[in-house]
Amino acid sequence: MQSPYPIILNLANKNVAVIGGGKVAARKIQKLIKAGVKPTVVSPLLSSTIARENIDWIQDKYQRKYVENMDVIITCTNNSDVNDQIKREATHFQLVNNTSDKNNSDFYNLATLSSDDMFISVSTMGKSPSVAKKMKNEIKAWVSKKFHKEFE
Ligand SMILES: C[C@@]1(CC(=O)O)c2cc3[nH]c(cc4nc(cc5[nH]c(cc(n2)[C@H]1CCC(=O)O)[C@@](C)(CC(=O)O)[C@@H]5CCC(=O)O)C(CC(=O)O)=C4CCC(=O)O)c(CCC(=O)O)c3CC(=O)O
Ligand SMILES: NC(=O)C1=CN([C@@H]2O[C@H](COP(=O)(O)OP(=O)(O)OC[C@H]3O[C@@H](n4cnc5c(N)ncnc54)[C@H](O)[C@@H]3O)[C@@H](O)[C@H]2O)C=CC1
Repeated sequence: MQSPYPIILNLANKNVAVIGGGKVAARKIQKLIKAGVKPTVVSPLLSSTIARENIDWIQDKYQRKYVENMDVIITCTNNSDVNDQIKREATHFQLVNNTSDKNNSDFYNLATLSSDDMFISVSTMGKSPSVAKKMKNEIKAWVSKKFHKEFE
């Protein structure tokens, strides 16, 4: 069976684009900001939960020209045809996370617990994000108690 290659990515000096500005985008953007990234967000609308000062907002629908110099692209529109188009138009050198199609992504996001000296993550290989979240919370309770750890 093919298994994924596990890594921790340092994105601080990379160009990252998020396409779409809704609920899912807000969650991805929050994690990117914590990772030291100022993402470029391409979306006609932006959720009020997204801090404008921490992003570069291109208030428009996706067009290939907006993402040409991006290293990483996260597609979060509510139109799966557009998400597929973004993936299709990406070059071989761009890593794309298509959040609406687990079979058409270069990488997935993980359920995570982080502190200044520990990083724990759970993945269900794209199969069940809600199980990943639940498991993360159970691990959190156990590790917090056993190792007296505080997680964000
Ligand atoms: C494949 C993957 C791709 C990717 O995003 O990279 C993916 C895909 C999809 N998620 C869906 C649903 C939801 N996902 C969440 C939440 C999280 N999703 C995350 C990861 C991943 N989600 C990747 C694989 C993870 C793995 O391998 O286990 C987490 C872990 C990490 C993060 O996003 O930061 C984060 C929990 C963070 C935390 O709190 O710990 C919630 C909300 C909730 O549970 O609170 C809902 C319910 C929404 C609702 O119903 O309201 C749907 C169905 C869409 C639909 O049909 O509507 C798809 C599409 C599909 O399955 O194809
Ligand atoms: N991976 C994950 O964790 C999850 C993924 N999903 C997937 O993510 C998609 C988005 O979900 P939500 O954020 O809840 O939707 P939403 O409706 O809150 O937001 C959609 C956003 O996409 C923007 N948009 C629409 N067309 C666009 C275009 N052509 N170019 C740029 N931006 C465009 C809209 O302006 C809006 O900001 C869902 O369709 C679903 O497939 C849903 C739940 C969880």
